[in-house]
Parts: sequence; structure tokens; C-alpha cells
Amino acid sequence: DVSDINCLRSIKDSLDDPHDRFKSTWNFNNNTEGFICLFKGVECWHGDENKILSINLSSMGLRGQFPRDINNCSLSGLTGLDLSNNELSGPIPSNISHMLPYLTSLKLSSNKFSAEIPVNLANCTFLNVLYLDHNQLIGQIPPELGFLARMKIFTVSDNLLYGPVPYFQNAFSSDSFTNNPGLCGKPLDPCESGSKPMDSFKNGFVVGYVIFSVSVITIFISYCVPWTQGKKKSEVPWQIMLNLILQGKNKRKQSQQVKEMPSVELLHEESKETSILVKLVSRLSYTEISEATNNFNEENIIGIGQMGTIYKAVLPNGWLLAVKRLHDTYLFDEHFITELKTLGRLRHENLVPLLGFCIQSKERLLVYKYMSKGSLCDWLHPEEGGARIMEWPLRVKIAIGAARGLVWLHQRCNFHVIHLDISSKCILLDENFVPKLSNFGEAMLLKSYSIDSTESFSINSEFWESSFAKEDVYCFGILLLELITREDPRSMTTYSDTSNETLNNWVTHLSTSSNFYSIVDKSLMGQGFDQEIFQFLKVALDCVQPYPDQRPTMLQLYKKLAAIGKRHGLSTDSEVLTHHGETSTLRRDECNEDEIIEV
Ligand SMILES: Nc1ncnc2c1ncn2[C@@H]1O[C@H](COP(=O)(O)OP(=O)(O)OP(=O)(O)O)[C@@H](O)[C@H]1O
Repeated sequence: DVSDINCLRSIKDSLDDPHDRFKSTWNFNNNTEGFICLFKGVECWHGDENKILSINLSSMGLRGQFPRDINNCSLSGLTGLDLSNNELSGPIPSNISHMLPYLTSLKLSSNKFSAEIPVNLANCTFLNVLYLDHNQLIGQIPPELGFLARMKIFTVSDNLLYGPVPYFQNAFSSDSFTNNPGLCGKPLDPCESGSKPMDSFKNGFVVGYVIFSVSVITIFISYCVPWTQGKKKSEVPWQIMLNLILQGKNKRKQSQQVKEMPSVELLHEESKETSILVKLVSRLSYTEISEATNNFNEENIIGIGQMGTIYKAVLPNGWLLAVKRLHDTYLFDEHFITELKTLGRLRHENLVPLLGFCIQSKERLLVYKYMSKGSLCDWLHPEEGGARIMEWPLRVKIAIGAARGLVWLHQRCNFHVIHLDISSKCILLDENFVPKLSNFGEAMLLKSYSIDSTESFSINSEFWESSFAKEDVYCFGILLLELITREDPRSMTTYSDTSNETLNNWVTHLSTSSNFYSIVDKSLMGQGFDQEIFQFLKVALDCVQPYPDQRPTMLQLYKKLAAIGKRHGLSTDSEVLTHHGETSTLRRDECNEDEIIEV
């Protein structure tokens, strides 16, 4: 049958067979009936007829994606396909039932298949055996698979699945579902009330949010990964998944990584140091990023910072990203690495998610989630002619959220992060105006505990407390003043060589100003918030005290702001307040392995 021969041709073309385990036996220079039945892994209905019954290409070290043109095989009724124990990646085709309608056995175990299990599999109504275990499949098991009445063997263990196990007519043992981050329900532990997506709106929202976050990443992977080289191709999904989903389950030895960090001089495309960065953040394809930004088209520029130009990137499916393209490789390599080694491994609701990076010859790219409302600076100081209303409650929300992010950075277990560049420019706002700290290019990463005082990163916590962290507190104070006065502290430093002095003069002027009303943003006055604004001002002035030990810690500051913000329905953060206590550092045994890590 010609179609079966073409089917095999397309499979041969689409799979990468680096060890030549099957391709050399698939010789098409033969026209005798039944010649394909002698191909390795091919079984025919009858040995003298070119009609394929099943294909078994397991354990051959094959690479590539699920063979897309396999649908030619459907005419004769291919019933078995075994691609298990290879290195295949990418999604399982969403139209698999059209490709292989007569499948009775599908074995895809131990590969790197990602994305969701296609619902369409439920239309392969003859399926008896379905092995999808040991892959990187995400999302829920489509409940429709439960309708496959003939299914005798089914396993999805060791994937990234979550949500309820569907009801199957043939009950499968728990082994079929183990080692997934969030599967529940028979035969596993019962789902907590709410883990079924439809139980309530709230829970539906939570599941939806997870799906949304994972989908963004997955889609990004599926568009960007196929163009990356060699082994990297298969590593990317794991990096992202580990960062975003399994953080608690699969924590890295962060303190060790502090020591392993690459130095600037050694950073180039294929260096070992670059591969260390790959352990932290996904390495992405230059071609894909370039395409998503319309070849770094001027029209895609959304901002120009000191370190680089920010482009809006649109993936083919419409998802939005922000790409920072560094201006000068040599000057900014250090910032580049610092951003990756700090922000790259942190996930928190008040930090902008850094999704990936790219190093290609002189290009250095950082890829972030797109924050649709831009930076706080853009809102407080719009371009000439633009007027942006910022009500007081919104400013309170932003201040508290940003403080929350900073407390989290200062109080982390394992290592602390000091931002050292806090300003309204580094606070990005998502579509709900949730503030997200960005620009970690100058951040400092410090080990929380000096287990071994000879280690270069060990540092006396008292010294750390009084100098570095209080630097962030000072900058946060300036930020609060900016929120209250709507004056741009940068404008005070731009034209002056003695910038700090000018800034200090401004602060002194504000703190000594006898007339509170003269310094507050006029648009805020008389709205019923005057007393609150005054309380904020007092907190801000505490932060900008000349001596670091006179300033509050970030935690104390956060608590004060949160107490003021209560009136606006902004709940205090129990994780930060009760779990981390009053002190600036925690004893190691107080460290909770599951620190707040939010997508
Ligand atoms: N993830 C993002 N999503 C949406 N817009 C962003 C994002 N990151 C940056 N921007 C926009 O690009 C602008 C420039 O950002 P960028 O971080 O490069 O410069 P900056 O804040 O001026 O800092 P610096 O000068 O220190 O590099 C921001 O003000 C913001 O409007």
C-alpha cells in the first residue's frame, strides 16, 4: 500500500536517529510486495503485503517530535505504536485520533513529551493500552479518557499532572498515577475540598490561574524550544517547570550555587559558566525572540533603560513578553549575570518573573513576563501632556506590595537578596496594578548563615543588617516620598554632579518642612486620606534617616505600612509577619523549605 510506504518515509524523515538504530534498515529502493515488513520495528498484517499493523521504535535513542505525518498510516489501520524510551519531546498531537484512529496500543513512556494530554485521545476508541508515564506532561488528565471502555492498561505516573483522577470504568492502581505534583482522588488521596475545578468559583479560579501560568510557559516553550540546540532542547521544559511548579518538591542547593556562580570574564555562548546559568533559567532561542519582537523593531520598543532596551514580544499565539536587549555586552555582562542568578531563581507575587535568557555572540537578552501597566515611574511622572490619575488607595497598595517583596528578599532562608537599586523605575505593575520588583542587575546575594566562615559569601549578619539592607530601606523611603509628593527624585540628581547631596537636600527640605500641605501631591489632598498620608510621610522620613541603624528594618517598615493599609482592605501577610518573626534573620531550623514562591 503506497500510503503505508509514505507513512514510513515520513517517520524516517521526521525522527533523528543518532545511533542509526533503524534508519539504515529502512531502505525504500525496493518495490516487492511486503518489503517494508522487513524494516526494523515494522510489523505487517501479512508478511507479503505492505500493510502495517504496528510500529515499535522503542529504546533507540531517537530525538525529535512526535512524527506529524504519521496520518498516512491510518488508511491501513495501524493499531500499535511504541515510541517509548527515547528522547522525543514536544506535545502529543492534538489531532491524534485523526492520525491514528485504529490504535489499540500507544506507548510513549520515558520520553520528554510536554504540554497537556490531548482530549482528542479520547476519540481513539479502540485503545486498550496507553502508556504516557515518565514524561513532562502537564495539566489535568482529560476526564473524557474515562469513557475509553476498552482501556485495560493506563499509566501517567511521573509527569507534571495535577487535578482529579478521572473516573475509569476499569479501576487502575495508584501506581498508574504516582509522582505527579497534584493528582488526587481515587486511587490516590482524596482531593481536598476545592481541588476539583468546578467546586467553587474560587477554586476554579486557582486551578485556572495555575493552568494559565503553566500554559503561558508551555506555549512559550513549544514555540521557542524547537530552535534551540542539542541537549538544551530537552532541558528547557524541566528548568521552567521546576522553577514554576515544583519549587517546593525539588529545591536546588542554593547555597552551593552561590559558590558556583560564573564570573564575568568567562561568560560566552558555549562556556561552562553559561551552562551554569542554564541550570537557573531557561536558555531561549535568539531566532524566536527576534521573530517575536519583529526583528527588534523600533515599534516594539516599550522602554529604554540604562542597561538595555525593552521590547514587547508577541508570541504567535498572542502571549506577551518583555525582552530586555542589553546595550553593551562588555559593560553589562556583570549586571546580566547578577539579574539571572538572583531574579532568575526567585518566584514571588511581588517580583517580576524572569522567564529566560539568551546569549548569542554579542547579544544578551533577558525575557520577562509582560507587565501591562508599565512602571510606577511611568504612572507618577507621565510624559508631558499625559495625566495619570493615581488615587491614594492605589499608591498604598503599591507601596505595601513592593515592601512585601523586599521583606521576602531580605528575610529569605538559605540566602538573602539585597536589591540596592530600588526606585519607582524598578517597580512594574501588572494588569491589576500588583507591584513587581524588577532590575536586579545590582543586587547582592548573601548567604544567610555562615556555616563555614571561610566562605567568601559568608557575612556577619549584624553587619549585613546595618549596612546593605538599610540601603534598600533608604531607597524605599525615597520611593514613599515620591508616592506622597509625586516629585521625581531623579530630576534632582540629573543636572548635578553632587547628586547625593542634592537628593539629601531634598529629603532634608521635606523632613523639616513645617507645612505638610506644601509638599504633598495636591491631587491627594482633601480626599479623606490626609491623616493617613501624614502617617506615611512619617514612616518615609524614618527610612531616610542619615544613619542606617536609625532606620527601621524592611519588616518593621512593612508592618507599619500594612497596619495603615488595613483600612483599604489590604490584608496583612501572615507568612511574612508570623512565620518570619521580628528578627532580620532566622535560625536555620526556623527556615521553612516552602517559602512563598508564587507565579
Ligand atoms: N516586564 C516588563 N513589562 C512591561 N514593561 C516593561 C517591563 N520591563 C520594563 N518595562 C518598561 O520598560 C521601561 C524601561 O525598563 P528598564 O528596566 O530597562 O529601565 P529602567 O527601569 O529605566 O532601569 P535602568 O535604567 O536601571 O536599566 C520601564 O520603565 C517599563 O516602562
